[in-house]
Amino acid sequence: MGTPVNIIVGSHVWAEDPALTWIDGQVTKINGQQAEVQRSDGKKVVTNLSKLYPKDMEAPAGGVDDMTKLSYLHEPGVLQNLKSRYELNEIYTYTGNILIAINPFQKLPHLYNPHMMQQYKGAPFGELSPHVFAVADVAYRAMVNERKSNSILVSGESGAGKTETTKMLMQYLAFLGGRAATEGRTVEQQVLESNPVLEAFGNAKTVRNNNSSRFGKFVEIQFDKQGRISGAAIRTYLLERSRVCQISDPERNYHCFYLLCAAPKEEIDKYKLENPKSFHYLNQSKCFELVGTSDAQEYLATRRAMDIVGISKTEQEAIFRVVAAILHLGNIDFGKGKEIDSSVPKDEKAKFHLKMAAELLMCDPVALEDALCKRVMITPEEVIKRSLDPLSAVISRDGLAKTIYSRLFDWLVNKINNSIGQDSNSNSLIGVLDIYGFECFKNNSFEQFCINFTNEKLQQHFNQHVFKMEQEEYTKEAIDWSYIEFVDNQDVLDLIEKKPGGIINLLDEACMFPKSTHETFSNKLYQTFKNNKRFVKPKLSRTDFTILHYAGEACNTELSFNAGCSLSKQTSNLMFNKFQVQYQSDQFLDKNKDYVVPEHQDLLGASKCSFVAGLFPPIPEETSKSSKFSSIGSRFKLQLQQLMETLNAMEPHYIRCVKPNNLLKPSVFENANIMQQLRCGGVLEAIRISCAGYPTRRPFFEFINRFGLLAPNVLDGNYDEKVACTKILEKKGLKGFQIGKTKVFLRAGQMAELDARRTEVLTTAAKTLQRRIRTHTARKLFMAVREAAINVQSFCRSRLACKFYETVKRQAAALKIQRNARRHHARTAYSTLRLSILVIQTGLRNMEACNKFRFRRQTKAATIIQARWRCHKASAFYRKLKRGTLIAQCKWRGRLAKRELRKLKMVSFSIFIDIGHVFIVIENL
Ligand SMILES: Nc1ncnc2c1ncn2[C@@H]1O[C@H](COP(=O)(O)OP(=O)(O)OP(=O)(O)O)[C@@H](O)[C@H]1O
Repeated sequence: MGTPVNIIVGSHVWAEDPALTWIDGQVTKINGQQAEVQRSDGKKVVTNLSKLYPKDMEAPAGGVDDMTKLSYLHEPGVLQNLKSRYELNEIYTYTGNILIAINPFQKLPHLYNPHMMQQYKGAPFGELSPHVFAVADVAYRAMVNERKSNSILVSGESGAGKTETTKMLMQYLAFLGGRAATEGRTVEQQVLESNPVLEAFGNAKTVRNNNSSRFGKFVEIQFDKQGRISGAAIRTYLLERSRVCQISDPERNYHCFYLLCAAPKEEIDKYKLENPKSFHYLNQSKCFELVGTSDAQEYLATRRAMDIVGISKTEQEAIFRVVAAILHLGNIDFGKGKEIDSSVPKDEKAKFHLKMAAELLMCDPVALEDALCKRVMITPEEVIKRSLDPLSAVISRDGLAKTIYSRLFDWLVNKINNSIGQDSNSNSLIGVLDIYGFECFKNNSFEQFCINFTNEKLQQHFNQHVFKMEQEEYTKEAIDWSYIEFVDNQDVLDLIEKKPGGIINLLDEACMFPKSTHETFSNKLYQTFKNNKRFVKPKLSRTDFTILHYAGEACNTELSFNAGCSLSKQTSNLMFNKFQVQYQSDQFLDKNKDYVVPEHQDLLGASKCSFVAGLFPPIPEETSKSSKFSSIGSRFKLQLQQLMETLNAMEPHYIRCVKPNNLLKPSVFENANIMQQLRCGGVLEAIRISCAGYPTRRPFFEFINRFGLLAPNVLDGNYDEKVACTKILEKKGLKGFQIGKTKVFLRAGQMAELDARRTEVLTTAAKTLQRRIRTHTARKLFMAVREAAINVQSFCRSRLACKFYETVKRQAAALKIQRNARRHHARTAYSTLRLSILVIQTGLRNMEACNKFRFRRQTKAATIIQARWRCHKASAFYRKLKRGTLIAQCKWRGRLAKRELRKLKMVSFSIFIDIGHVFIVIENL
């Protein structure tokens, strides 16, 4: 938290660098107050210790989403954090309740799709990544829950992304508070579609932004009791009138001129238009087209948006007719007339454009020429017509063009407001302010003066909210708190707007004096403010003046807070750089005069076109007669006062848009440029205050109402509210809070902690309730279902029993039938079988008997045969035996004989053997 830290040899530090603003390095040597630092780019530098800042080596690589979480809260830490996040396309970062939005200069559709909107809807602030939707959601919830109007103030320099951010805010609010479409278009649709219409007529390409809003805008969205959008009002501030007639290269005039020149052919023919290059109001710059945008398509889109916001076709036709007339008006050149110091349209071309302008404005061309080239002077004696020289005629022509355009723009705003409609019953509003940031160019005129005045006002509002209100509140509540010194810009505001004696007042006085010139006005300023610390007369100029705007002086006091946070003098010094703007006063008087030349008023008031005549309504008698001088400056001052009153009655939320580079390119992070924007936007100071103070406070009653449920027993006793609050906080173990006279003051994060616990208790209670109710309902349902089930079951069972009985009865009957049938069948079969068996038996027995009979006969025959055979065999055997015996006897006798014979030689023996053989053969036979 920016506490003075001992830097020793080896410490990692941030050192100043002219190009990079800050560069990291390591201390290598310390000699008294001088430290030698080895920078990360390889260079070695010697610097004063007081110019070094400690580097948090443990900081997350991707940065932290809330700067108040940084361990070391100082410029380089903040810058590094933003840079690390930007490199990861994390363009949003919180600093307490303030949202810093760095322009990505590239489309990041994933950040804004409907899914994202759904995620942020109702999500507690800080739970999700920082986002513009989160801020809108907080504002919306606060409005719905507390019935208090809220405002979202979007600021930043030109091109920082204010308008885009505002559009996202409006889209998200339309998402939250949208209603079903009736009659074709809804209020939120009309609110959203008012943007392209206003952008076409109020935006232009400048060197700093291709789509720069040249007016301030405060959109007040009204909600009904249900939180639905019920109406809206758009207030615009200070349209840059001079752009209509004067542009510098490479800027463009208002988009609508180029859109009309790219319209379909029939319209171009109708309005006798040509290429933008042929119109004086457009060709002062060589830039006619916007890269990546088609004017023809934009023209059609604008016409569509006009339809949606409720501008009729006839009105649209009249609007573009007037735009075309302005272009023709710009081409009327003047030459010298016949009389001295008189002027006439220079040539045929000029006459053609004069005729066209008159035709389109539906007025008399001669009257138009007169209104441009002559002035009527009313003297007590007579009415004199004075001619204007060519130069004055050109000024008159440009004056007319500017007046017509600014009236047209005011008409559009009014029309949109009327068409969207106002909800007079609505007490809940969300205001979104998109207004130009501080401007400082090479040449700064009345417009820059007014713009910077607005920013001073807004800065004061911011200061009041963040600083003054803190202190006042702490004092009022007798909180133990040391005073913070902060840069109050009341002195700059006094210099500009104080009455009498402020610059605006002196300018009005100068405008009222016919003989005043910018020199006399400047001299008056020098005299009046010679001792003013905020006013400087530049040495080399006799008419310029310089104002030291907010952040022009450093806060030189040691700042310390009892809440445990202290800032060193060096830190606070660094927070405020000089922001001085040198103004050229030469056109201040002309630009401040809020008056329409009567000739112009009469001419266009008498137009045959009701639309044009409506832009120039007759001036009420009293006003024209009254000598009360009206100036742009005072009117703007009044408008700002009203805006501040509105804002003061609302709960503010801040979005600081930052432009990362002047090249309008993605991924380029210019350190010095960004640091300057953070300083001027008071972001660093707000971080300091937010961390040090008590960002959350609640009246006792409200606190008890909200958190009483965290300690219900505390409320049972007879404590007064203050004691009850203390007891609740002590019971929850919170430290560092303070109890004021009527309010509880909580440190950053404590409210979230209490809310988390409250949510816990409520969730538990809700769960118990839900459980009980669910049990009761479920039981009731169960009983009913059970009874019904029993009834159904008994019915079913009786039906089943009946059916079963029926079946059983049928089965029994079937069985009986089957039995009888089977018996019958069996009986019949048995009888048949028995009969058959008897037959078969009889047959068989018969057969057997027959067989037996036959067998006996066969046996007898066989016996006879056998007997005969055996007789035969025995007789054969007997015969054989008898013969064998005879043979054996013969053989024996032969052998004997043989032996006898052998002795008688061999012949008789062989005869004997042969005889034996013959016997054997015979025997075998
Ligand atoms: N969130 C974003 N996402 C993508 N592009 C963006 C975003 N914000 C801004 N831009 C780009 O930056 C350009 C300038 O933004 P924008 O017109 O909102 O700036 P501004 O602060 O309103 O400027 P001025 O004060 O001049 O009107 C836009 O045209 C768009 O291209």
